[in-house]
Amino acid sequence: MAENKQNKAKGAAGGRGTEQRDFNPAGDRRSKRQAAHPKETGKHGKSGEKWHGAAPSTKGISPKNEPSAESVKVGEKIVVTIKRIGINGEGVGYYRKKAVFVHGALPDEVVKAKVTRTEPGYLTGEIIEIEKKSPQRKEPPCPIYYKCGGCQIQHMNYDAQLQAKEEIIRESFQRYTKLETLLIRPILGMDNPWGYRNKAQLQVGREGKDVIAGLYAMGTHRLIDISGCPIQHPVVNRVIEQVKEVLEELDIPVYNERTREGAIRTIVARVGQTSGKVQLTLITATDRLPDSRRLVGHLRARLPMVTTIAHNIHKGKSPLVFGSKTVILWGEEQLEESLGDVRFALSPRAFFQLNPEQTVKLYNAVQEAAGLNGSELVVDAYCGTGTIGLWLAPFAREVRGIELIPEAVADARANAKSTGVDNAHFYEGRAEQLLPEWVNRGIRPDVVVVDPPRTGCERPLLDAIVKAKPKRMVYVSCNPATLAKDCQVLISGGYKIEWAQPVDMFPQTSHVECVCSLIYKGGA
Ligand SMILES: C[S@@+](CC[C@H](N)C(=O)[O-])C[C@H]1O[C@@H](n2cnc3c(N)ncnc32)[C@H](O)[C@@H]1O
Repeated sequence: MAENKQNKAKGAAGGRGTEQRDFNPAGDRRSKRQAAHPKETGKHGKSGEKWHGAAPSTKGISPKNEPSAESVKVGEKIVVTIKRIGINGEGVGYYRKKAVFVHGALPDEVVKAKVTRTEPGYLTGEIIEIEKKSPQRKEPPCPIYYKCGGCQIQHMNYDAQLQAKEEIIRESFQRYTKLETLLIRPILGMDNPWGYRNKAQLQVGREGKDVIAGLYAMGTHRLIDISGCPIQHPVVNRVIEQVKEVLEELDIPVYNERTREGAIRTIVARVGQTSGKVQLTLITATDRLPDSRRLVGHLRARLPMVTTIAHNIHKGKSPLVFGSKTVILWGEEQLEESLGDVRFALSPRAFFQLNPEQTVKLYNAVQEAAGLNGSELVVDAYCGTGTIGLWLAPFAREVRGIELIPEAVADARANAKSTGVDNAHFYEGRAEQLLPEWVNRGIRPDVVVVDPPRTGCERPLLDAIVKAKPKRMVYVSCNPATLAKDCQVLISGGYKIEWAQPVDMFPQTSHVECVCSLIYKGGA
C-alpha cells in the first residue's frame, strides 16, 4: 500500500483527539479466554482454534446456575448487547459468556438476533429487531449497501468508524501478544471519506439481457450489479458504466460462473489521481478476446480518459483476479501515477495502493519509523512497484526491494530510473526465501520494512529478521490479526514495539491499515 513527501500531515483526522492512547491489561482488557471469530485470525485456522480450545468458561452451568450458551440452537432468538466491532465489521457481544457475532449491529446496541450458527467458541446471529439503537447508526448513502458486501460499516458515522478501527488494532494486540502496554496513536482518517478508491475490479455477468458488473453477495455466487459506487473514484464509475454498455451493444460473450462458458469475466479500471488517465483491463476466461478490434474502437470512442486497453487471460479457477498473461491491445504500456514528488508507472497487474491520499500519510509514518540518517541499508520486503523503497531511498544509503510479481519488479526498476533514484535495487522472488539467503551470505540490513498480504509474513522471513537483527523494523499491515501475531514473533526475538499508527485507507469498510515501529533491544 505508497507516495511522496507531502509533509502536510493532516494530524489526527476526523476531528478526533490527538492524545496518544495506551492499552492496559488492568483496564478493560478482554480475557484471552474469550473466543476469536475464525475469520479474525487471518492465518485461517490454527491460532483461532487455539483460542476456541482455550475457552473453558462457556461449558456447563455458571455459578449462579444460569443455563450455559452450549444449549443454544440455530434458529433460537437471543438478546445481545453489542460491545465492539469485530475485524469483519460485525457487532460483537456476549450471550451467556459466549461471543456472538451479529452482522450489522453496532456497539452499545441491544439487538434481538436469530442464531444462524453455533460453534464451540462462538455464535453468529442475524438481527431481527434493534431494541436499543446506537446514536452512531446512520442511513447508508449507497442504495445497494445491504446487498453488495463491499462496504461493511457504511451504517456507522465516520468518527465512530475511526474509533472502532483503533479498537480493532488494540484488540488484536491484546489477543495475540504478551504485551502489557502498547502506544497506539490516534488513527489517521480522511476529511472526505468518499470517492477515494482509484481502482475497481468487478466481476462481469448477465441479468436477463443486461450486462452487469459487480461483486458476489457475501457468501454466495449471486452477482450484485454495482453502478455509481460512492467509495469509488467518479471517473472509474463512469468507465465501468460505459464498458458494460459497449459489451452489451456488441454482444460480447460474458463469462458464466456456473456453466464456465463465455469470455469476459472481470473489468479492472484504475485511474491515476494526478493525470486523470485510466488504465482499463478486460480479463477473459478464454485465450481470445472476442471481437477485440471493434471492442477497442468503441471503447476508445466513448472513453477519452482511457489511455490503456489491456487484455489479461485468466482461465483457471484460482481466486486471484489476474492470470499471468497480459497483452496491451491499445495505448500506453503503463499508467502514470505520483505520490508527492515520487512518480510511478504501473503495469496492469502491478499492485498500487487504492487510496493515494491516505497512502501519503501511511508512507510518512513508515519514514518516521525507519528513522533514516542516510547511512542505512534498507530492505523493502513485499515491495510491489517499489513505492515504499522509492519513498525511503533519498534518505538511505541503499534500498533493496523484494517482490514476487515479475511485472511489478520491472515497474519498480523503471520507476527508480524515471525518478533518477540510483540507490534502490529490486529483486524478483519470495521474501521468505531471498532475505534468509542474503542474511546467510552476511548481508545485514539496518532497517527492514515489510508490507505483506493479509496472510502476514512467512515464518522463515521473520526468523531471518531476528537473525539479522536490523536496528529498526517497520511492519505495514492490512490485517491486525496477522500483524499482532507476527509482532509477537519479533518481540520474542528481541524487538520492542515503539508505537503503532493506524491509518484509515478504506473508509466505510472494516479494513484498517497499520504501521508498527519496532526497535531491536536485544536480549533474545
Ligand atoms: C500489500 S502489497 C504491498 C506493496 C507495496 N509495499 C506498496 O505499498 O504498494 C503486498 C505485495 O507483496 C507481494 N507478495 C506477495 N507474496 C509475496 C512473497 N512471498 N514474497 C514477495 N512478495 C510477495 C504482492 O505481489 C504485493 O505486491
